[in-house]
Amino acid sequence: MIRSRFSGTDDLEFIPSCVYDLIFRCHPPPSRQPIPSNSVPTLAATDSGASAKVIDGKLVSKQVKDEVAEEIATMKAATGHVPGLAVILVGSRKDSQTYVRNKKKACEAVGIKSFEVNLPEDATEEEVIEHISEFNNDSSVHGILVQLPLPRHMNEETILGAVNIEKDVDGFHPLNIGRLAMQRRYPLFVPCTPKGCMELLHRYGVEIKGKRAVVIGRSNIVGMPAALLLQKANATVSIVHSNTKNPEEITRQADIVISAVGVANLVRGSWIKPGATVIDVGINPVDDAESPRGYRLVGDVCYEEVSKIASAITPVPGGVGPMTIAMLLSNTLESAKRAYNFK
Ligand SMILES: Nc1nc(=O)c2c([nH]1)NC[C@@H]1CN(c3ccc(C(=O)N[C@@H](CCC(=O)O)C(=O)O)cc3)C=[N+]21
Repeated sequence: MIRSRFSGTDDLEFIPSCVYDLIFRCHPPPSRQPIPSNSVPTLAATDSGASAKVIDGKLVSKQVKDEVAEEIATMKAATGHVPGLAVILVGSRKDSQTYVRNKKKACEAVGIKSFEVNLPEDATEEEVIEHISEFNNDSSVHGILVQLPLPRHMNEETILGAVNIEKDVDGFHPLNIGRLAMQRRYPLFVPCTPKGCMELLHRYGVEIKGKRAVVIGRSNIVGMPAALLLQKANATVSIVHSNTKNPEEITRQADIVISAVGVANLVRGSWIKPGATVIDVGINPVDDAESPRGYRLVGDVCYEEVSKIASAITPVPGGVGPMTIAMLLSNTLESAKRAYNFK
């Protein structure tokens, strides 16, 4: 049933995605099939007394990647084309290089052709935009990703705004972000990390409609779009940020918490309502002499405490991180499907 456009509610679930596509040329809402229960591992109580179910991003990302690979094979057989993703990296940050390498590997694994441009730290904005324009005009490229953060001397908005919105698989173009914020509209692409969070909630059958959600952090790439997506899915959403007076008290009211601030162990057990679902986007390196890299990654959430109180929680690593890459592949496939009019 299609709701009246004047009903005042914005319930994407009531509008079939194909109808949305027709009316708004938009990306369909994330798939909603729950994970078959036999493939969702439940965490047995451990010595530490943990009781929350682990939301396994690695497992779900593998499922998404398998689905993407299968669709790409079908598309290739039918059209002779495969999706292409171009990544532009400026500078030589170690973490950025690792992310870009991982994206390339993930592309290869599912059958996406990858293109890569590496520019020196002192490259100019014009040079970056020149490469973007080339990819904008290249019909074998369906997605363009400019790795963030950019060097300080560059204007992020100018550069992200140069990407053709039809190839904006990161969902960072101001027009895509604007559409995300509008009632009864949907962007061409939803940013990968918040989309990955929603996909985890959907596939684990976490009810969102009518629930209270708190997003910790208000960045353009995670916090803000995550809050908009939760609101679109009919949650009542609060955003907690660095100027919030009583973050703990507000967060404790939430049925769903998404934390994306980049502060290790910020969210303590006392912040969480018993039974809440907790999605931890933080990826914070902490020194660890015993780890081969000299550091290990921890989230924003104090896992040891919160896993005793929440009903479900994402681990770090192995939670949202792998989902970000899976959603990038999925967005790139969607873009190629649109380009070749392949349903
Ligand atoms: N234009 C742009 N788009 C992005 O999507 C983008 C970006 N810039 N800049 C940096 C952030 C960060 N990001 C991650 C992707 C995967 C993992 C990931 O797979 N993490 C693994 C761990 C990886 C490890 O062990 O080092 C995990 O959490 O299990 C993490 C972080 C994408 N980002």
